[in-house]
Order: sequence, then structure tokens, then C-alpha cells
Amino acid sequence: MDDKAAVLQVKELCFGYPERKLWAHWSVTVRAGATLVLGSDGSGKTTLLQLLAGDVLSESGTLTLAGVALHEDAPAYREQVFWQDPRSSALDALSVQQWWDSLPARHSHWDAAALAAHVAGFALEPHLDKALYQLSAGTRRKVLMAAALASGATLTLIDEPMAGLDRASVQYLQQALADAAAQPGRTLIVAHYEALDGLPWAQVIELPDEA
Ligand SMILES: Nc1ncnc2c1ncn2[C@@H]1O[C@H](COP(=O)(O)OP(=O)(O)OP(=O)(O)O)[C@@H](O)[C@H]1O
Repeated sequence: MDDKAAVLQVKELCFGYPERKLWAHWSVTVRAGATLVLGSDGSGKTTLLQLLAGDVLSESGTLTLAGVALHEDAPAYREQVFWQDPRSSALDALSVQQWWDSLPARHSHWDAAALAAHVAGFALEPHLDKALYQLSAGTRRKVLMAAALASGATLTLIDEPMAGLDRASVQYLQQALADAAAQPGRTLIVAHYEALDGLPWAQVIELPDEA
């Protein structure tokens, strides 16, 4: 692979939980566009996204995003990343609009026009003043996807995008993901348990099943 096209380089990553070794000296190069992390339940998809976000630190190895190494300048690395764990309750008390309003300060390429398009595409208008804890799982997921897509981040990490989505939203999401992945300088890494046909994956990273 041409290293000039590499956006994210993972070298010699080692990480595991006490009862589950997940990566031993694992290396991968991710290019711009959309990459699928494919794995069954418990294969480590969420953990990998947390590591790539710099949210969980590896035991050893290096992560370099657009030339910035996590171990050398963690704030500059993290500034380039959009990651929100869908299972986290940290944002529960905020309204949808309050959470979104906090994001342009963190993401310098935030695209307000794109967010407005995603509000329409996911039919989110009636939910903007509700607190996140009041939302159904599917609506919460759409709120998160709208932010991820509008973030303009160099690296956007998305966990299980289709969970709880109605058919119309799945179709909208597929198109919106493809459009975001075509934006110059953006890399989207999407974790899912099956192939998600219909998206122009630049790369597929398969994780082995839990032993
Ligand atoms: N904080 C933790 N402490 C200990 N073990 C953990 C922790 N988080 C995850 N694990 C274990 O690590 C493995 C990978 O979990 P992870 O959630 O990353 O997988 P996943 O592919 O996202 O699965 P799922 O889709 O079921 O969430 C599993 O065996 C899980 O039980």
C-alpha cells in the first residue's frame, strides 16, 4: 500500500483485558474513505474504536493519525477524531440541540449545513429539545450519526450504525456515509457484525471470533 495515502497507521498494537487478549503486535494502515471493521459479538470492535479514538490506551504500539502520533501529542491526535460511544450515558442529561451546539468548538471542520440535511434525512426535527435519555435507541443512534457525519473530522469512528434504525433511515444513512467518505481528507471507520453491502468500502478489517 502507498503510505502517502495512509491516514491512520497502527503499528505493533498490543492490548487485552485480563481475561481476553485482543491484539498482539497488530499493525494496519487505513486510507481515506470508508473502512469496515467486521466482527461478531465480543470480537473487539468497540474496544478497537476506543483504542483508535485514543480513549483507551494500548499496552504498547503506536497510532499515528495524519502525521500526529498519539503518544507524542494526545490532544492534537484526539482533536482530529469524532468518537462517541453509543452505550455511554455521559450525555444523557443534555438535549439533542445542546449536545450538537457543543460540537463545533471541538471539531473545526463542523458542517452546519450537513447537520441540517441529516436532521431532515433522519426526520429528527421533533426530537431536538428532548434530553438524550428520553430518546428511543434508534432515535438516539440517528442523533449520534448526524453528529458524526457533520463533524468533518479527519477520523470518524462509528459503532454499529444500523442498530434500531427503520428502513428509511438505513437508506439515508448508507447514502450519507458514502457522501462523507468521499469528502477529501476524511476517513470513516464503521464497526458492524455483518458486511453492510451497498457501501463503497475502501477496506475491510476482519476481526477473529472470540475464542
Ligand atoms: N472493560 C472491559 N473489561 C473487561 N473485558 C472487557 C471490557 N470491555 C470488553 N471486554 C471484553 O472484551 C471482548 C471484546 O469486547 P468488545 O465490546 O470490544 O467487542 P464487540 O465486538 O464490540 O462486541 P459487542 O458487539 O458484543 O459489543 C469481549 O470478550 C468483552 O467481554
